Amino acid sequence: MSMQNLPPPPSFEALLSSQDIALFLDFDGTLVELAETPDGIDVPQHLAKNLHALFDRLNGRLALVSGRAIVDLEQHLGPLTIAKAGSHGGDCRHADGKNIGKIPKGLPPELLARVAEFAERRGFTLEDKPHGAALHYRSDPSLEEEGVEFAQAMAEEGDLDIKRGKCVIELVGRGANKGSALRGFMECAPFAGAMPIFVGDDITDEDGMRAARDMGGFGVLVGEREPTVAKYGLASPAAVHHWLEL
Ligand SMILES: O=P(O)(O)OC[C@H]1O[C@H](O[C@H]2O[C@H](CO)[C@@H](O)[C@H](O)[C@H]2O)[C@H](O)[C@@H](O)[C@@H]1O
Repeated sequence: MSMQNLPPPPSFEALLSSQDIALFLDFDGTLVELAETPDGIDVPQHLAKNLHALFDRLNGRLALVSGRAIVDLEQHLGPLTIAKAGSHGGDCRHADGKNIGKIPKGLPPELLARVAEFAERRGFTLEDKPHGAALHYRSDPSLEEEGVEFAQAMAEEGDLDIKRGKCVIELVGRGANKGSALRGFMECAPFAGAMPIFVGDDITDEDGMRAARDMGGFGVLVGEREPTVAKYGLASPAAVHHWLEL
């Protein structure tokens, strides 16, 4: 179903007054507009302050769930005293910083060196992440096919997962996704018992939206993509900000 067919979510005020809500928010493409490069994003000045205010409004039932590493999120937002999952759900932390589950390892150095050599030789931009590596091709979308082929070979050899996103192919440790992150938080206070809502724009967010739906809540798709399991749609990060009064 395309975004045009998805109705907007009920007003946030109405949702809050009807039941306890647990809110899971993606970052790139959901809270901030996409940019040419990972560090080129324009983070609204009051976003961090407003997210912490939303955290208070939700009695702590707010988590950021991003493909970025937590250290990267904090470089853009400052210290985060809200719950957060980085590295596509591989690194989940409560608001006080305590980890849920194991902290994932990075890629083996020799494999990372081969990914870096491939990126340099073929014209990808390498993002060397604490728990993986991303091959960006926004500057040349024709690179997609050979990037996927290379990543598949590396994933097989290194027993890794591939995460796809907008103009990016990532290699990460096996097992985690945004759905497992949501489920992990929902087992713990203060999230347990609330209705989960996952808001995101990209293919990796579908795991989070599916988990929210399967636990009695729903997903909100930002922008357009299909297929989607989202129940509602919002046109852009600006519309997300408006909906959440950020
Ligand atoms: O799960 P998210 O919070 O949406 O993070 C997904 C990836 O976001 C970043 O890449 C994307 O955004 C960049 C900045 O707008 C853009 O240049 C790139 O093309 C997008 O793929 C980030 O760099 C990745 O590490 C995240 O996994």
